[in-house]
Amino acid sequence: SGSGSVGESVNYKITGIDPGAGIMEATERAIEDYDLEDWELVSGSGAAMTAALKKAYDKEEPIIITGWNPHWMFSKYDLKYLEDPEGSYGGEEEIHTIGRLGLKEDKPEAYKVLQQFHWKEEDMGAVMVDIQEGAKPEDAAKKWVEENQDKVDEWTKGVDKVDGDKFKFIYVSWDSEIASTNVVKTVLEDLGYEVELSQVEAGPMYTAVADGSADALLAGWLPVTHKTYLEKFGDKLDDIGVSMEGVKIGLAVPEYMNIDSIEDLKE
Ligand SMILES: C[SH](C)CC(=O)O
Repeated sequence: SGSGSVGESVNYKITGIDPGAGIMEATERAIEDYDLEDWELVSGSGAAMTAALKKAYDKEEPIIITGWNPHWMFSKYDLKYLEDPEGSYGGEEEIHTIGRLGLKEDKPEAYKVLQQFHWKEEDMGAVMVDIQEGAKPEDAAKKWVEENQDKVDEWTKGVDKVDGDKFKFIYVSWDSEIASTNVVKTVLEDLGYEVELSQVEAGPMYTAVADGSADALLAGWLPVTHKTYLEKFGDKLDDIGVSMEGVKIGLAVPEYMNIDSIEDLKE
């Protein structure tokens, strides 16, 4: 590694998120695929990663993060994905809604909402930005639902109200899933459900839907990001449908860094 290399500038560290996240497995794969033997992937959390990003960005210091869209950081900071010629991060991903077996029979109204739940990056982005600017997740969700009743009506078309039936979502504190889970919670509450949110790590999230202790998760990043979880639990899960297309994961850096590809980390 040459003097003043990008590796030296970041102490050969990639700043990641929670260890169970699929993007972390993909980054370990990238470290292998690109022979980044000196490099270390630092795990933490989504919040810790964005705090480290702000600290570096405000001082125009180098930083390499595990990034994904939709995420508010791409509108707050001038970031770019590093090209991934080896395809360690896969290509275009979709976010799937995944329910426990039996959910369709037990809670048909909620199930139909989950089947019809579908929105775009800019919809989720609006909620994420409000939260990032200080709104409580449930308040940002309520505001979005009020301002987008036409979209919500698509999700609840043909769905009867219920009277206090319980529903349990389980999720990981990824900014994208904090947004989606609070929005659909609001919609189910407006239909009469009593909705509980349980925040856990990625492994326990899939385990809970597979063992039936949670009703659904809205965080199924596929086909690559959560491939391992679907291989492990697939036959115990009901893939209810896709809530968003055109999402992606990868390594991201501030525009002010003059590298363009993961291959440039080798220098
Ligand atoms: C929302 S993050 C890309 C999901 C993950 O990496 O498992």
